Amino acid sequence: MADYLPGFGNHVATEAVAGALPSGQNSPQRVPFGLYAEQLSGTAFTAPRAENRRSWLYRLRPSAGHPPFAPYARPGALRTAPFDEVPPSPNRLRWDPLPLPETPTDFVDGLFTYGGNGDVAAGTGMAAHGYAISASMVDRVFANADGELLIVPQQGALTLVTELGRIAVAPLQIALVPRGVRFRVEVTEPARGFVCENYGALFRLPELGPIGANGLANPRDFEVPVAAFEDRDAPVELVQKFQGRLWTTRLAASPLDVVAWHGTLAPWRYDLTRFNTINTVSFDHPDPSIFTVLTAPSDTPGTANCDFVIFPPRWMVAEHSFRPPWFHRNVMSEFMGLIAGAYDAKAGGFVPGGASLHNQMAGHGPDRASYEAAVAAELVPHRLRDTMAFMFESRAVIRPTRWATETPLAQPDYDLCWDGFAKARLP
Ligand SMILES: O=C(O)Cc1cc(O)ccc1O
Ligand SMILES: [Fe+2]
Repeated sequence: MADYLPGFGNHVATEAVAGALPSGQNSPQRVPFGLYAEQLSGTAFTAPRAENRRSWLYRLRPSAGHPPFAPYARPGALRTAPFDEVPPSPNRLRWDPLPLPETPTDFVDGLFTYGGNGDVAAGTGMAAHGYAISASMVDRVFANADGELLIVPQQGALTLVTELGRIAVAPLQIALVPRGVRFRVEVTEPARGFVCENYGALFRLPELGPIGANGLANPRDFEVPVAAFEDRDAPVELVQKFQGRLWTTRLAASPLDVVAWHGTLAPWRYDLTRFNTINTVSFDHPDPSIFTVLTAPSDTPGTANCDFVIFPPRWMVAEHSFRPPWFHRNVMSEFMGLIAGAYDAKAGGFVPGGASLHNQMAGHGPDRASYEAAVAAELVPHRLRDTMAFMFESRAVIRPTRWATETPLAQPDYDLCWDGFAKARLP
């Protein structure tokens, strides 16, 4: 059973064996029980205190003990920035859900990349991935040196067995695995979902401005696992993504052997149904930034490398207003996925497990059926029920991969959902 501690970015201290965590210092001459102390840094040593994230791990063996990595042979559909396989087009794209695999496929082999931006070598940008898996990782672990991974399950629960503890995560929850943390993904049923890989500054809670001290994603609802370790002396494959390529090496024992840890860098999970949704109680549809769960800032204030935004169940009460998302052309680029139910701007075609991409300046908004329903609707209070969509919104164009462009999952007729709008009639 997994067990958790509450809070976002808190300084946590946890030990799976009493007395394993050194007290009063990080690196004693002799660590209790002969454990090995290791610092895991998520930010530069000198990052400002409020942003600094690091943890001290106390483990059965040093993580440095491994033979050289060799290229991982299996060709997959996982890609990393820069994304230059195909020229990005100004077209709007939408995809049907990834089919669940018919042959046993684990998380490492079940990742597909829709697209992304920036440059992993420069530490900028993000990638939007999907996964469709049917098997647990057995005798192997994964680590991503290229960025943190925000995991958004859409179907099927996952157990993330990480160096810092175990996390159970299911649809309508999200989880984050920090850069470099070794972990295994276990499933008991086929699973599908999305992953945002963030090459840049770490995801954090957005400022609340005039909203005040509470609201949106409240810090106490983030859950960090307590220390849990494996004492298993059997060979394990470590697959590591480094600068866009997968590498493999063999370890003599499970590297998930951290008996105690303390610090501010940790995996976590969050239940999206805890989101305190704030919206208009007067008129007009607010900008979707009101639904920001997490933001990964860029060097330009207010202009995110990536925002993670959700569209949860909520009351719609706006008076004399067009209630669904309006038509718009955005300087930021929008990758969306549907986790459950229906999305209020799309009457059809955007189904749970499906995804869409509206890049910089692409005209988009309600499809014709949603538009016509919204202008005809009687504006009584209306509850949007049983729905959950999300958006990875980025300051830079999300450049699709060759797979995303050429897969038969891409809907060739997406543009038609904005076809046939009646011309306005002037007096
Ligand atoms: O395009 C979309 O569906 C996402 C979105 C939702 C919304 O409520 C306002 C703007 C916006 O880009
Ligand atoms: Fe949009």
